[in-house]
Amino acid sequence: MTFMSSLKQRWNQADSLVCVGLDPEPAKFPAKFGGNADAVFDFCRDIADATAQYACAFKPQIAHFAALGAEDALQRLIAHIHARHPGVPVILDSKRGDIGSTAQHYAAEAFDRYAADAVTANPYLGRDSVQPFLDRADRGVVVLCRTSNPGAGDLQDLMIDGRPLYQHVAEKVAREWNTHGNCSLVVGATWPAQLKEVRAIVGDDVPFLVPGVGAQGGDVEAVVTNAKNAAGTGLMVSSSRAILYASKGDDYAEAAANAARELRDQINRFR
Ligand SMILES: O=c1ccn([C@@H]2O[C@H](COP(=O)(O)O)[C@@H](O)[C@H]2O)c(=O)[nH]1
Repeated sequence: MTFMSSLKQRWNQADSLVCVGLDPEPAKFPAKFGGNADAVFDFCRDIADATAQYACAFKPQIAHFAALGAEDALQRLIAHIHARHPGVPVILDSKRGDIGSTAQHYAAEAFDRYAADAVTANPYLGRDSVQPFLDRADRGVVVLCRTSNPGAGDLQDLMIDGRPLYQHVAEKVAREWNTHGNCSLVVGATWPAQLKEVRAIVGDDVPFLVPGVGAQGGDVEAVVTNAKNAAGTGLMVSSSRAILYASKGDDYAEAAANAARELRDQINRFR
């Protein structure tokens, strides 16, 4: 099954637009993980198992693993999700982009080494830098468009031919790069007006990965009303810290499940 068909099936079967972010930070883990050499894997596995029923996707962020030398834990975590929660796609958030010959290795890293269903990609180097990802028609390519961070507008809002750069990215991805129908866009929850503009540009068939609710303070109602498609789907609303670290006690997994369920229900009120 392709990334897009898994995602659509998951939106409907789980009735959820929640993407659970997996960003391990051992200093925030519950005390019971102290002294556990495999804490990164064990913690993320527990969170994935507790939240899977409320998730349309999982999104591990690669730097959180690589900085700890825990690439092996990331590989095993994705394998665990595929085995225990088949049908829930995994988006590797690595924001890759480089000259084509190197980008091929980034595509192999995401799709062959880690077996991710989709990857985030940086469009700054142009189409040839993203082509090795686009060519994997069964996998998703989630292109940065209007990111959630405070400095997003420094470059993404620069006006070119009368329109901000992020609108050119949206247009190019939807009209030119999406030949296999495997493209999505990152548009931050912290920018509701831009979410609406980008949806108007790309239409209903390009899903958005929307980070920025929870710890970054994005407004769920504004996200959903501005960015949903005609079917009331089209979104992967991503939350990491607010789910992962909902409790530092022994009830961490239950608290994460409650946070994911509450986010799902909040989103569904506005669909
Ligand atoms: O524009 C972007 C693109 C990616 N991210 C990533 O999403 C999560 C957000 O974590 P929270 O704890 O829910 O704030 C994190 O992995 C970022 O690297 C983003 O925030 N904004």
